Amino acid sequence: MIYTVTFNPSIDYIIHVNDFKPGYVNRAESDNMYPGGKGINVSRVLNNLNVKSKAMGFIGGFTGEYVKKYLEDEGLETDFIYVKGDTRINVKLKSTEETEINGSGPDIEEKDIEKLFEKIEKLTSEDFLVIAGRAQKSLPEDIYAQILKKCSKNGVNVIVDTTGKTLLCTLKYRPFLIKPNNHELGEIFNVEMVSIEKTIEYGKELLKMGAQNVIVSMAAEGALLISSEGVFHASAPRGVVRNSVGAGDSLIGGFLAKYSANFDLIEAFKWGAASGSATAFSFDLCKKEDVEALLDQVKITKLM
Ligand SMILES: Nc1ncnc2c1ncn2[C@@H]1O[C@H](COP(=O)(O)OP(=O)(O)O)[C@@H](O)[C@H]1O
Ligand SMILES: O=P(O)(O)OC[C@H]1O[C@](O)(COP(=O)(O)O)[C@@H](O)[C@@H]1O
Repeated sequence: MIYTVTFNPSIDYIIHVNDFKPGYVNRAESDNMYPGGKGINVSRVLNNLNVKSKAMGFIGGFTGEYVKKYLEDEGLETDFIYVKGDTRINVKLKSTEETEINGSGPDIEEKDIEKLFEKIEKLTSEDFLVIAGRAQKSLPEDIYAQILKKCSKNGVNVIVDTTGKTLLCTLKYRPFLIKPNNHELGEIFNVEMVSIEKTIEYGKELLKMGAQNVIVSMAAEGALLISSEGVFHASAPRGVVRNSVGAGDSLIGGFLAKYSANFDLIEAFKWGAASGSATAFSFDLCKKEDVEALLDQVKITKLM
């Protein structure tokens, strides 16, 4: 079974404004609300690809109820822990540029963390666990590492998608997959990812530090898979970008949908890349037919 954990879910409020002017009253051309948060997006993409998962994490208030109901109406299984305070609203402003303002989200108390740990301790080596997104500021930096430590005892395959020290702390527990984007990779090592060569060099560092597989996503430049099987590039199809929020989560969802079925790393990578692009070209997250339509346009090249 695949489980996703989102510490800080959201309602993603996506507003399209023609020619946005800061400091003025602007009128939206259109606006939409979707449940958000990285683990939740992974679960929604898996569901769109007809793969079951259970969405876990912390929700609160009327916004939390909205998220839960939306997911359940789509047919997803959820197992959230209720916390005090309201689930955050993240604003995604689409104009000539894409601007995002993500809320801070409710605090998580020690007793709530314990509830999550109890659930995670039941997982086994047959399970995949995706921990994705930024945990609330009040939580310790090693919060994901604490989960990885528990999972490593039971051989759970863990996918971590977060940034900075929170990510680095997990590496010694050998996560199955991590997926920084190229900017996040640069921030980790305090360097600019100016070329594919540099990206590979630093991606390989993360492998040395313990990750079993590293995917570095690079938006319209596609993605790199760095693993013990070699280094591979997935090209990105060209298309009209409608909303790239969740493209990275879709890459993970598409990857896991395939990998959990046949354990073929390269085919999974191809599905992941196609899913990322399919989401970038959609208003909401990708649907199965969108992904299938792009698959032939994703070329996988072995670089090393
Ligand atoms: N503009 C785009 N054109 C084509 N494919 C894209 C585009 N943006 C994202 N993708 C696809 O989605 C994947 C993840 O996107 P990316 O923006 O790198 O992730 P994140 O959302 O984590 O920053 C990319 O590796 C690529 O395959
Ligand atoms: O947990 P964070 O880092 O604040 O990010 C949350 C946001 O990331 C998203 O999951 C999108 O992530 P990506 O665009 O990186 O795939 C949104 O749905 C959500 O608003």
